[in-house]
Amino acid sequence: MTSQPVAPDSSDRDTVAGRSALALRGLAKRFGDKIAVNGIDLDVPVGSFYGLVGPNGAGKTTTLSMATGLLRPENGQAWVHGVDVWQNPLKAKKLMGILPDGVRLFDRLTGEQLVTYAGLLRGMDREEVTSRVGDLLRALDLTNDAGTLVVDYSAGMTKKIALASALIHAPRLLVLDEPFESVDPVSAANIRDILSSYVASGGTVIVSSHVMDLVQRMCDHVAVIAAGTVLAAGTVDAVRGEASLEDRFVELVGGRNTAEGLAWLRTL
Ligand SMILES: Nc1ncnc2c1ncn2[C@@H]1O[C@H](COP(=O)(O)OP(=O)(O)OP(=O)(O)O)[C@@H](O)[C@H]1O
Repeated sequence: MTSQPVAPDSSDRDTVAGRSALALRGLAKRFGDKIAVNGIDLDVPVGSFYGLVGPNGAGKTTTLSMATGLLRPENGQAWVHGVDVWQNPLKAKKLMGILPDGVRLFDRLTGEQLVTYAGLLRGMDREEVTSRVGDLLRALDLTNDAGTLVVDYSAGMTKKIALASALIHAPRLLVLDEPFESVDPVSAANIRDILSSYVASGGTVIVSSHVMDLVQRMCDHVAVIAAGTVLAAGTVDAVRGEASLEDRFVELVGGRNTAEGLAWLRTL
């Protein structure tokens, strides 16, 4: 590991971590010789719509997995609303709804059964679960497919049913890894509306995405991650300055390649 994460002192924990929906300090992870996440600090304010952007392999999924209790960090700490995710996982997980990347669902259940199961697992009573499942399936345009096995869902439908499962217990923090991937434009607009009103009513959303335009329009905060470190973080306006978020991203991350080496690909 090239940099040692700084352990947060108690005053930090009591102030920043307590005020943030998600606070990360010195989060780090290696896979063999590969440093995937290299000591990340991040503060996601309560009530923010926070975008996490970065090139392929930047460490976004690894960071979010460690932040949400899915992957044990090698170093560092994560707090959700002041609750230490790794010291107090049950309490922290109650506060979160998670849409992991490449999620493995119980896909031999129907969509309706899957979301119902998610609610019951969260300890909700069946009547409330049933009513919320109906609302969620309607909002995500899945009512007609409620009785279809999830294994027979398209990629976009699978994404939406996983999102419904993450929302059923009305978490305070939603962590969504690539929520719009494979989702059609109408469903994406519906999801954006759901997320925006969730944020307007006090919830916090963190989304990772490769679509800069979407992040610029939808999010109020953004962090740019590359090679396992945070290159810039803050309000979208502060990070992008006068430029578009996409231009700023390319400027920060670099790495634009010309197609000069691909002369053989030219057909004219
Ligand atoms: N289970 C694993 N075993 C080995 N290496 C891994 C593992 N998971 C991630 N990595 C490596 O860690 C680095 C960060 O991966 P990660 O999936 O976090 O990136 P990402 O920013 O989410 O990428 P993308 O935008 O392509 O989804 C990559 O170099 C990846 O190859």
